[in-house]
Amino acid sequence: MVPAMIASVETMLERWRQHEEKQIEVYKESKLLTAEVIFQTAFGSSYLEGEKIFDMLMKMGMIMARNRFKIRLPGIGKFLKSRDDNESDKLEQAIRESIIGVIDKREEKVMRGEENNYGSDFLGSLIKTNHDIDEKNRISVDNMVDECKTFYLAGQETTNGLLAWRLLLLAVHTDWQEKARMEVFELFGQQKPNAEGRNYLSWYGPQAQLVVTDPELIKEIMNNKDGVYLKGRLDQFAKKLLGDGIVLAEGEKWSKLRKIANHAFYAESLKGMVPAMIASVETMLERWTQHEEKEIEVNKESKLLTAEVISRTAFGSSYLEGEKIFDMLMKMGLITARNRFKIRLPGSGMFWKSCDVLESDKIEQAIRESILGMINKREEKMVTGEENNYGSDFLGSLIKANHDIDEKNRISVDEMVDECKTFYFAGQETTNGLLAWSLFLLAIHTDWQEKARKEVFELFGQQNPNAEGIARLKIMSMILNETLRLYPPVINLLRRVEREVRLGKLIVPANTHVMLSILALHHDPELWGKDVDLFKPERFADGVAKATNNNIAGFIPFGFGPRICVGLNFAANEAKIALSMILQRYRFTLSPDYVHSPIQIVTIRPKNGIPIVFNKL
Ligand code: HEM
Repeated sequence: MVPAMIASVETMLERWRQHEEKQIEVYKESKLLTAEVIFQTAFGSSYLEGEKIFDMLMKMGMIMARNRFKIRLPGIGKFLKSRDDNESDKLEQAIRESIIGVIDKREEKVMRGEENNYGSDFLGSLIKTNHDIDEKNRISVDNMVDECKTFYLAGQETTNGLLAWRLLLLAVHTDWQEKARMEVFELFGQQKPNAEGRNYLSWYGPQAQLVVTDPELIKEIMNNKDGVYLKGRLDQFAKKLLGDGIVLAEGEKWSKLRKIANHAFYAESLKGMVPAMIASVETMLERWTQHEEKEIEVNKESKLLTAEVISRTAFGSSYLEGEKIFDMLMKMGLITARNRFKIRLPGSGMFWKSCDVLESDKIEQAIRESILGMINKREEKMVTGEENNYGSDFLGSLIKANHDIDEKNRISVDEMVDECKTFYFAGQETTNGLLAWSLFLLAIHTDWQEKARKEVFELFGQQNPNAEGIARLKIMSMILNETLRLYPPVINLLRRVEREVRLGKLIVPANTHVMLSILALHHDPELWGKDVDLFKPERFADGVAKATNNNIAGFIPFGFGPRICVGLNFAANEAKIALSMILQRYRFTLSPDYVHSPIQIVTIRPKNGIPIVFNKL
């Protein structure tokens, strides 16, 4: 749509040339421009063609406004119609006829063979849906007319206000006018703007968001040397999911929590977790023996496995014990995902709570109670003398820190609960994605499956994997990296700019949100080459630096800099152990029933699951 928008602005600026050095009434101009833009982009027509519809909609808007505060007796409309009622009936009919005229014109072009489809704009999509053979998707002519009316009006009236008031404010605040001009010249020079650059401004509801996909800038943001880039604020649902723990914390609180997490997941601790990981994979493979030569839905299996592994290794319990917490966290994840793009009026939560808000409040409370129950159980074992310490796993470290005599290191009960939530969720959801997508890719690319199997047999034979061998799985590492490149479980990272900062050529104002798009970065042909969308683990044969042409921030599935993922090696070990043990037993291919549809519900998941057929070696 950018070229059509530019062309409309050019028409307006052409008009302005005759009024240079004189006054221009910008509200009127902005009205014309926004009308032209919506006509061109959504309806493939010009303002002049749509002018009649637009004028009638304006008149209807005026009638609506002047009748807003008039109270009518219920039912009176049946006996008495005001002048405005009569006029609006007539207008409604005339608008309907005009819109149907626009639709007919488009349809006729296809009937006469002038065009071979209804067009890819909004009007074209409506007509296509009106002709849909599936009744469930089809919309009626009335629906089409209503949608056209809505988009004619909503697409113009609102943007008109935004543009006109912005011009007013910039005309008053000439210092900001200068800053904005500087930015525009830096980005585009005398060229026209484009929305396809590596870094661009977008809107997340009313919040300005700078999207960054340039690896150099990403490095600068993630290294955060001046402490300007803080973690983005989560919405109320995501906050209930992850709490106010390590993922969001800053400063001393973050250092304290990070130290505990680092200690629980550092290399030596990970070695000690290998037997628990193997035992969990064995439980899964035992289940699979009843489905050999048949399909297995590996995303579901991977979910169970990763839940079992994090329960055993970090919380010293089994999946069944933690199942309730997982289920509740999953529900909260779903609520978070479906509310992501809902905009709320500030303060409205004080007067009215949606069903999702009420449900998430209840879930949050129930998760808290379950986690406290688990903590109490561990503490009781110490009190009754059954154990002589709180344990060396993550939960044990948290309880120890809660009892620390040094106030600086001590964490509160709320902090313990938030950390448990975070690690239950982050430790499972993400690794689930990595394992499921890597099985999917190996089921398609059986040549790489064979290479990986050969490596596994060379290192472990028929034995279970061991820590030394896991570190030497080179082919497997290449495959996992390529999986994380194509299907990064976390697709973007958010930061908030605390104070005005220069980022490359840009001056970013305070409070701007910055979104680092991992997905865009990992699919950038300039970084990865023309074959960017192909599964080619050989890219990583000589390490990440070589694969990214020395743009090390070009591959960041686990983040970058001081806030890099704590569970990086844990996740890699778990995936390597699971894949090795599967490869030792089965050859596998993708089921013909598989339907490709990755969706984002917090992480990237296969909407329809991943059915794979496993044949015993
Ligand atoms: C394939 C698996 C995983 C992926 C792709 C992944 C991805 C990420 C990413 C991209 C970040 C950076 C977030 C940011 O900078 O805003 C992150 C941070 C984090 N991850 Fe992971 N993660 C994975 C597994 C895990 C596991 C297994 C755990 C826990 C055992 C974990 C715990 C965390 C924590 C606590 C943070 C926050 C670190 C901090 O802010 O200091 N992750 N992860």
